Amino acid sequence: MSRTDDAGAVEVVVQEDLSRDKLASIAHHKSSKQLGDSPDLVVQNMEETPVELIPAIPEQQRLFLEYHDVCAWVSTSFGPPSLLSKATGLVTGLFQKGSKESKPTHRQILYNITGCCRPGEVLALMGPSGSGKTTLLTIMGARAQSHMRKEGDVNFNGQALNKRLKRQLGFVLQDDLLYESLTVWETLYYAAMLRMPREMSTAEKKSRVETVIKALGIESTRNTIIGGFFRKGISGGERKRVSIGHELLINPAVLLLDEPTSGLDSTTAMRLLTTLRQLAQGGRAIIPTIHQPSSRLFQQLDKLLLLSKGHCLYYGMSDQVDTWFDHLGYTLPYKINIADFILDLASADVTKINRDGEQSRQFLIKCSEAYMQRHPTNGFKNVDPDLMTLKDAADALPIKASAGQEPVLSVPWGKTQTESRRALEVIIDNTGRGGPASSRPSDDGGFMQRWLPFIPIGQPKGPSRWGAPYHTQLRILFIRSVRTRRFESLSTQDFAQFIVIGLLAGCFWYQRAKPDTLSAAGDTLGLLFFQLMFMSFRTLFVALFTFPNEFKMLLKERASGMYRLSAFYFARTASDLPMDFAVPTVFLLIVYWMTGLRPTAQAFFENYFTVMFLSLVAQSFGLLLGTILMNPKTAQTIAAILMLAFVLTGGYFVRGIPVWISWIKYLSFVYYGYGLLVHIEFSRRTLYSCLGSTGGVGSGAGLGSGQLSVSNPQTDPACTPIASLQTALGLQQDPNSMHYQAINASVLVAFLIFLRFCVYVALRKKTARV
Ligand SMILES: Nc1ncnc2c1ncn2[C@@H]1O[C@H](COP(=O)(O)OP(=O)(O)OP(=O)(O)O)[C@@H](O)[C@H]1O
Repeated sequence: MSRTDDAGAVEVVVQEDLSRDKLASIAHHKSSKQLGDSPDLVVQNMEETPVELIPAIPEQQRLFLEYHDVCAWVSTSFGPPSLLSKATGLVTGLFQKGSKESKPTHRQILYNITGCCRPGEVLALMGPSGSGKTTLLTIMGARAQSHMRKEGDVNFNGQALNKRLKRQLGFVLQDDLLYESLTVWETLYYAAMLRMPREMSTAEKKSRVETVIKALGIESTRNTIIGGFFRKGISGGERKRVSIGHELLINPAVLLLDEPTSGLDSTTAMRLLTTLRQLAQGGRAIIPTIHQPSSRLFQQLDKLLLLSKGHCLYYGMSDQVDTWFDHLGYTLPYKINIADFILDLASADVTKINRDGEQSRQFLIKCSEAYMQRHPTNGFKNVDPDLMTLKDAADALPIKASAGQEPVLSVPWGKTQTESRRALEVIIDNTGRGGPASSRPSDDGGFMQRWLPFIPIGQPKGPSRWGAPYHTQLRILFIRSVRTRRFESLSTQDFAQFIVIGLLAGCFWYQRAKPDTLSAAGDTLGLLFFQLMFMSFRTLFVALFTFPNEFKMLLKERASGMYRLSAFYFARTASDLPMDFAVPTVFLLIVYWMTGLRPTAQAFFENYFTVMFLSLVAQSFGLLLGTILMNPKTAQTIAAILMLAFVLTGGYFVRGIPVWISWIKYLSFVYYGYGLLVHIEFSRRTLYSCLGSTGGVGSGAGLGSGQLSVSNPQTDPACTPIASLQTALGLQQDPNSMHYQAINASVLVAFLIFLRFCVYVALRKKTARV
């Protein structure tokens, strides 16, 4: 009898009454394993996950993934290539000019990797750290870094990956990129609404979400937030499952997963891989990279591609890998896990009498690459005469001395296709077999012949490239964006910060803006400038982080064709509005009424909307800097310099700026904003200069220094009305001039539109490789 407990833990079940035959059939099932020599013990690895709830891929939509001669190079210099290094690279090819010994500018990290994955198969990419698994996977999924040099073909049913095919491809990244503040259900629901075909109703999409949640066994966490470093949420294994679920929503025909089992305990990893196995049985091609599988996990794989420093060390059926190495003279030692052994081989840690570890590795690479010339699609299935002949041929070739050497067959960038082949053909020729790949009969089991008629090549009309229509994308992204910030913007700290600063300002300027005296007006100018500065600075510096924080997510989602960039952009920036207006409103209300600014509804609303509008302009500056630099630290430094320049030229601190530099003020939104606020507060208002006040023409800071208590300056004989407000207050613009105000308002609107447009263009450029 077999059982699994509620938590789904592994349970060893004693099968007392079962015959050996029955046990053999249980053990045959890939999700169970007989324990050692005892026929009575069977580890029931998995509770049956109801993956079959997810519809199988219809035969016409299954995808056969092939990759041929995939090579990749990375720059040996730090970071992506500069324009200069690109230009130099063009001129000199691979080598820099000038140095005595030419220095390679690129390092090859993948060498002519060839193979395929059929629907229904699990092809694992294995290899030691740095062997090129992730690179190969990202090339298969068209997600490789843009500055990486690549060669070779990756085909899906014979077609290169296009945007439509991309929608049938699921890609699970190594670090699960999910919104930390969303719950599991929200995460999957928004993804479903954006990714699933528009022809499906919302109810159907919700039902798919439920199915995926059930299939992946994460029902108990459906209302738990994903969580992150600061806020605990679901566990690592559950996160991984949510990431896979995110991709399963679209029921992909090909699922690529980067290290899906890393960081998981062996039971959870096993359970996950069993789920993948079951998914493969539904007609999907599944390609995970796996670091260090346990022997049980290894048994779940159909095919294996073993990489060693970018070379193929083995490609073929996973259960034949020990046979392969055995025939090449590297027999699996007794009681050693096969996965550990082959990783040791790939890491050049296995020595033989006549070869050290590195020589062994090179020998095995030669054999594998020679064999692959003959069997590029299937790789190794079972022992054939070729293998022994190739082995003898490879044995006869000279092998470079020991460890630390450049890998054998390392061919500089641009020469692989010819020279690497030539090196291999030496072996092929020696065996008297082989020939160009194209002239060889296909060994894909006739798959292509069978399925090619169904492949939708050149079909005039198909489903839309985007799952959801534009307005739905906008709506869902808007709601999601608001939800993802629910812990940030409406947090108690934010409210507290605005309330405390508002109260402080209210106390400092308490009813100071009320009197119509010159000295009070001086203080009021300071208050208006403070109001403007506080709001603008805050929004600008917060905005620096907006796109850099979400950039990885944006790249990931755009790569899977979830939505249009413009939909994301509009929704994301619009979602800031309610948040950015709600909290500061409290601040403005407190400050306005405590300080005694002009007590009319019109003045209040004008002041309110001007400050808010200025915040939006400042925010646009922040968004632009953040998007262009994508590095909040650098952006902060530049923003501080810019803001300082804008503030100093804004018209409050420095009045007599030298002409040669005074043009900066025309770039400063602070200058126009300050002009508007002063107009709102002082236009058509008579101010009085009262005896005893030291206020007068001069700096804004000095205006309020001489305080004279005057109850009513209009009737007080010590007070005389001011003829020119502009002169008396030392303003750069006449607050009574409607002409200036029209210019201020128009320039600010133009600033906003222009900056927002620039942000969009910058964002598009940054995500252009998607
Ligand atoms: N952008 C890059 N710049 C420089 N080197 C790179 C870059 N990307 C990959 N590499 C190098 O390419 C090699 C293969 O990297 P890759 O990430 O594919 O290995 P991996 O097998 O997935 O390793 P791991 O299992 O540790 O994730 C490594 O030596 C790595 O340092």
